[in-house]
Amino acid sequence: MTIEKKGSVRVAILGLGTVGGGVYKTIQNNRETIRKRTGYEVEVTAILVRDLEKERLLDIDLALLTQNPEDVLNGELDVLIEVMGGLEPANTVISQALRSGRHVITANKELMAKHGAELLAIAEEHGAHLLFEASVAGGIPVIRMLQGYLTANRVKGISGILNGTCNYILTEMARTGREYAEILEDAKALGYAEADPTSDVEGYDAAYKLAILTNLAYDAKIDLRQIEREGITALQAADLELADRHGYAIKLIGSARESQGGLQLSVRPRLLPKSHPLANINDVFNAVTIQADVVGELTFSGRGAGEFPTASAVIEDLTALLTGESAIRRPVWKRIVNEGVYEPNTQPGAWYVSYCCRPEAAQQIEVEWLSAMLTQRAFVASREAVQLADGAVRQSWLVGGVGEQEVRVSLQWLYKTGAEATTAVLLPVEGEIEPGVEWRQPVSSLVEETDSVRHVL
Ligand SMILES: NC(=O)C1=CN([C@@H]2O[C@H](COP(=O)(O)OP(=O)(O)OC[C@H]3O[C@@H](n4cnc5c(N)ncnc54)[C@H](OP(=O)(O)O)[C@@H]3O)[C@@H](O)[C@H]2O)C=CC1
Ligand SMILES: N[C@@H](CC=O)C(=O)O
Repeated sequence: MTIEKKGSVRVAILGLGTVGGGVYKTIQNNRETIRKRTGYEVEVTAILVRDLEKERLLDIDLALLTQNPEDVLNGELDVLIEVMGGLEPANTVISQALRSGRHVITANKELMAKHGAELLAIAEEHGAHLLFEASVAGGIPVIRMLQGYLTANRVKGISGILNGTCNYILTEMARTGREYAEILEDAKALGYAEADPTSDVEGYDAAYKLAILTNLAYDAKIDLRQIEREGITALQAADLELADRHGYAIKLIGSARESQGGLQLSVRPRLLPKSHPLANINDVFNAVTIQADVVGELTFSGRGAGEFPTASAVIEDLTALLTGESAIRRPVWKRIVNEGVYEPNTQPGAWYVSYCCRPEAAQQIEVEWLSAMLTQRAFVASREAVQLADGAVRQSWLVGGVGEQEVRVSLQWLYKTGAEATTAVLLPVEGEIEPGVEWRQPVSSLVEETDSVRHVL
């Protein structure tokens, strides 16, 4: 369906929170620019909210607000903007709007990752468009790039920092030494985190975004269970400091790599050499690198969360509909690329391992654990340790030459020796590492003091 009345587009918004507020304000503030560039006056006809009594910190005609989705669907409507989140009622209302031929714009990554294939099929069947630029990487136009530009290229891989909340938290942990739970409160106040921030810090949000990018790039229908997923909650500020001393930054990386006829999909914290382009993407910024067969490597970066970066993506979807509806390629999400679920990687690689123990046990545990690793052909590239404010020692190693499974087995052994099992961390390290530490050398008792953290080794 095309927009009915030339020169005016009637828009309803589901949700008036961080993103909805940004969308409403942008429509008001940039009304003239949008009109000049598209030829359309944008008219907001209804806004769905959960709580009519809530104080709204924006200048708005309260008569537009409703709690009833039927008021929205049965009212004057050309384009529905869904920025309320969650699976229901979003899924039902969007399906109904598409079935009535209305175009829909959504920022809802969970919905797109779980039901995007069905919703896109409904849109196609009813001649409507479903656009979702804001669902991945906030203001970065990466969906447009995959959907509208890279049509002749074959994508070989995608990797990136896809969650603004986690990147903000990791950046602040490294910068200030504060722990993640405290910084998460700041991320919530800044409007970066999801309504349930577990989705951010446990890596679900990044996994939804990775699934959306992968589906677009490969015309695929990824089962979210195929994505190996690990969040940032096991990391301590000491890990960020230790990684820095090894010469690395820790980033939550979403990655889709072609492997053995399928795709290796993962979201997990990784150590990136400081020279790596993604190692220097900080704060709420996201970055996405796409490897394609003709163009090579493309990297995009920008603010990945927050009111206006996300509103920008939503409004750019709206203006795309107003200026070039017929030029928008309809994505097909059908191809099954992997059978079964993720298989753990057994290839030799490079790993960061850290755990906490009491200082008196540190040396013995290190020698015994390294002996166990070395019987499995591992080598040690570097080791660092810090003493924490409570007196415990966090020891860390970069080891190579073994697969992840072997390191995990050695960690099981380690737990039995008295290290605090809940504090062990095992992360992949990007790039090549080489033996650099003579493991038989005893742990030095040298202690450097800096502020509340004392450095051992
Ligand atoms: N925040 C960000 O930086 C980004 C968010 N997104 C996505 O955008 C969407 C919205 O996020 P955000 O703005 O942060 O969320 P908020 O929690 O700030 O806002 C949600 C809004 O939706 C309304 N709402 C929620 N559930 C219902 C319901 N069942 N019925 C009616 N109204 C409802 C709420 O109403 P009320 O005000 O009455 O409570 C509120 O206005 C989510 O899908 C999120 O994943 C995408 C990219 C970035
Ligand atoms: N909670 C998300 C918001 C944007 O998608 C994030 O932090 O990236």
